[in-house]
Amino acid sequence: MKPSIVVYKKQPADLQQRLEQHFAITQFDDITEENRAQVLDALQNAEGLLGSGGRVDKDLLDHAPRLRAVSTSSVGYDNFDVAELTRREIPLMHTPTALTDTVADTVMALVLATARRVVNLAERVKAGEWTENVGPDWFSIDVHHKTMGIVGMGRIGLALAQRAHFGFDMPILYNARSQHTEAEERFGARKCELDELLEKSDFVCVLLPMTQQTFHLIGKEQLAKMKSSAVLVSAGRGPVIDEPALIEALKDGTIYGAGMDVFEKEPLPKDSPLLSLPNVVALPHVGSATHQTRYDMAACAVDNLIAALNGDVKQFCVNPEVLRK
Ligand SMILES: NC(=O)C1=CN([C@@H]2O[C@H](COP(=O)(O)OP(=O)(O)OC[C@H]3O[C@@H](n4cnc5c(N)ncnc54)[C@H](OP(=O)(O)O)[C@@H]3O)[C@@H](O)[C@H]2O)C=CC1
Ligand SMILES: O=CC(=O)O
Repeated sequence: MKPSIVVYKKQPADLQQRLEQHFAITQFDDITEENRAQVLDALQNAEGLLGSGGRVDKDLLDHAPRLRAVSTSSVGYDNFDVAELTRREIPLMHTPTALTDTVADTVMALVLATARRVVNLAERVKAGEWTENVGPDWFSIDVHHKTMGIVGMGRIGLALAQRAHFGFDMPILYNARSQHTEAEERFGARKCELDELLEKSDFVCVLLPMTQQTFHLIGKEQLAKMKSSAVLVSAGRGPVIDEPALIEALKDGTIYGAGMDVFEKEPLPKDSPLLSLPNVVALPHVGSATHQTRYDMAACAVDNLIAALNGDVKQFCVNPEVLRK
């Protein structure tokens, strides 16, 4: 008999077929408050769980006594209770390499769009405001040769450093827990304390995972250290930035602007003050959302689940200590 799995994300047709060759599938589009009872019911029998986005907590795991592997179609895993999975000796698999370049492209797009006011100016053109040669009211700030500050020099940080160095000839400062020699040797990046990075960077790109240590790492005090001409780009996880503090900093000119792909609450509420600020470019958490990359992530997640349920994990395990037991 094929092992039973619960899938809570719609799969491309060929990947769905691949899953069906290996498993008996109970399919959901997501895990929501509305369907949680049905998901919990399906989990009673499930040996595998595949999806992304929904919260996988202790209560959910308590309803999955036969679960042997979990696979997420994302690199971030802050919505999973990793400690609880590890205690139960369940490997959690993720998709770290498939999306790196696409997310770095998105971050660079936010840098350019915010600095050069691409969205704001395009909206003014569409509104019929371009009636004569433009003056300073339409001007923006340069990106090339300015200092790029990267908070979180992981896979995406490194890919951003590559773009900033070769594409825009930018000096690069970075902050991370460890030293990243590849970024230093290939892209001339220099490691520094967060305060120095905030004070000296023209663009502060925050690419951190959401953890207890990173929650609200960038708040009022940190924003006050930034140049008034600087741009903050947030593309790691929303709660890393204290959003009310950022809104104040954007309103009172503490910083020039913000490019954001992630928010404290997603989807961003319609009444968020961020939506009415002309110096904000807001994207709907689409860092990795190209057709190709989302397919590659889904394929990686399917491969990961098959490998994990076959006891054949070679890479991409968040809690590899469970494999050694
Ligand atoms: N907007 C989007 O659509 C997407 C967002 N993401 C988010 O981006 C995050 C980063 O992805 P990725 O680059 O692949 O991850 P990595 O794990 O490769 O990089 C994370 C980086 O964060 C650093 N870091 C972690 N905690 C701290 C801390 N307390 N202080 C300073 N630095 C810290 C790490 O430092 P060190 O190297 O020293 O360990 C590392 O450099 C993901 O966790 C996810 O949340 C990812 C994909 C898409
Ligand atoms: O936010 C997206 C991810 O893959 O993590």
